[in-house]
Amino acid sequence: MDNATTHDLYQRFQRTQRNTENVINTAPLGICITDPKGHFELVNPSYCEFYGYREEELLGKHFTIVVPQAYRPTMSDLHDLFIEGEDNQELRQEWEVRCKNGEVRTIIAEAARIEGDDGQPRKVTFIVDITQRKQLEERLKQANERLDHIAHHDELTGLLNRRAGLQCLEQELRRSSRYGNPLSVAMFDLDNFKAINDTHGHSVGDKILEEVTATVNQALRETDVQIRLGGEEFLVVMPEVNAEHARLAMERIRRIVGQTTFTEQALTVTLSAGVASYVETSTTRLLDHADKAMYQAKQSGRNRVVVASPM
Ligand SMILES: Nc1nc2c(ncn2[C@@H]2O[C@H](COP(=O)(O)OP(=O)(O)OP(=O)(O)O)[C@@H](O)[C@H]2O)c(=O)[nH]1
Repeated sequence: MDNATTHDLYQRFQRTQRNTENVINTAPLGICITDPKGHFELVNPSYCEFYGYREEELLGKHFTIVVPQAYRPTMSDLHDLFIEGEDNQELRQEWEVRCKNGEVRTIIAEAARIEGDDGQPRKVTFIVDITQRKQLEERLKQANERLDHIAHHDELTGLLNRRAGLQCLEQELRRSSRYGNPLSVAMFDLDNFKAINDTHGHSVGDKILEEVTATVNQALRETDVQIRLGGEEFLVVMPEVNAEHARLAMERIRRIVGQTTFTEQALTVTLSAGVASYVETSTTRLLDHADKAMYQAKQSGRNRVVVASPM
């Protein structure tokens, strides 16, 4: 090879090397190369900027400097496995990382194994910051959960609303019918509630509804579900409970509510309830029976529990 050709080749090699360096230095994604032991051999400006370190603060350091403490042993093991493994590509994955200022951010990382000029493997990792996207996703998830909650719950009492409550009852009915288990419902309504509103105002009425339902919830079993059917009318679904036990439960609740004082004015309130137990898989019929029994409770003087006659 004459001198001119060698010079030409050398220039071409230098140009290629400059191009490669330029690409790495201007890449909008973070790039790092780690040696077989996990020490940084190269970090590009995007990588340094993202983590808030200067290049010289990273070179030679173990890569776990940017990994939250809790994940360091795992990440270190994964690095070793990749270096020693067969696969040349590491799957794209999401990770939490730690910047110099302690901020934890989320990245997507993808890696490849390359051979260094000493013949030893190296890991080259490409990272993209997805912190903002993650935060947006989290906010969207929370907003959806809030919307979902609003759609299924009554705002004042926090109980299941009519639609969600009846869906729940239907499910429980199907379960009872499949396994042949008993199921009871109790419909209850506060007595002379209009008078409370008229005397003390609607907002005191609201407060009573809130406090009464909280009292009822406390007195119920964990498996029972209290539903606001509308206004001052409520339903309690009692899975696996027969009519007699439902009556006893409702009697207990009626007594507790009657003996409790509500709001700052220490007001008292009573309730009338109708209990019905499941015989066939029709929510409408079950509710109809509970409603009739509740009406009887009102008719026979209020502040009492009436069990519907068997369907
Ligand atoms: N404060 C308040 N009042 C409500 C709410 N929903 C319904 N009400 C009131 O509850 C009262 C129900 O009145 P009525 O249906 O006449 O029944 P009642 O006065 O409780 O009489 P009985 O049920 O026959 O014992 C009405 O005054 C409604 O305005 C609510 O969300 N907040």
